[in-house]
Amino acid sequence: MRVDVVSIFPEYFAPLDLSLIGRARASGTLQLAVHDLRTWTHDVHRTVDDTPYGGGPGMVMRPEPWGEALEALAPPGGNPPRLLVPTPAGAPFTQALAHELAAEPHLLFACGRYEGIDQRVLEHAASRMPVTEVSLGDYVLFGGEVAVLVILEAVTRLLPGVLGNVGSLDDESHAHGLLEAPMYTKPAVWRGQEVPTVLRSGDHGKIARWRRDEALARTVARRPDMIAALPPECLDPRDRAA
Ligand SMILES: OB(O)c1ccc2cc[nH]c2c1
Repeated sequence: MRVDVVSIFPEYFAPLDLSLIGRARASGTLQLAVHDLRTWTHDVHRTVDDTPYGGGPGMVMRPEPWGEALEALAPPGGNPPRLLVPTPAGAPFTQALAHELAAEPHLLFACGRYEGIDQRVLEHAASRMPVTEVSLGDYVLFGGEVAVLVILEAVTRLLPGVLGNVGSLDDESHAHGLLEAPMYTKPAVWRGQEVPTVLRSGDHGKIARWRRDEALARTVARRPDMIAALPPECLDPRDRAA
């Protein structure tokens, strides 16, 4: 997978040289390039923002540098990337979207700052490539960079060969519409607290059932919205009686 990121703070992405993402880059699974938006400015002050039409606080990112940047990184006529634009006004970023993005050959991330990017940039880009405005949640950051780091980690870990233990993806939170069950390791008793006996029984059927019940109970308690979204067939008949 090829990933291009455009930002006025490229140094935000230094952490992408570390750990599993760093290894994915070294192995060639992930080809990542970070670009400074100011590369596509032509004035002595390398200006990327201006005052908003209609008034209001703050500044808006000018369309010209963005237009040139997106044309340089997604040249007309080539196979277009999918453009991802983090914004508080975007669609929710979910594990399902992470899986969708992990199947894309080329992702292009546009990191907004200030009050955001002139909307015409996204509208013009949409005439040439798929554009997804995406939000991490109902809160507001200083800009898109942190959101891109989160999205890139969620997507990269789904790429073949990145996670050493592929099984880790099977029962993690959101893998099957539920939160994951609690996990334990040695010692069997720690500060007077004992690991649930069933997990030390060796009965894999009972263990699987316990984990399923715990996952369901956690999800009901913490994320009832996820329960409402579960397809009926996901709920065991015994659970329906609950
Ligand atoms: O919260 B966010 O995901 C986010 C994304 C982009 C911009 C641009 C200016 N503030 C932003 C916030």
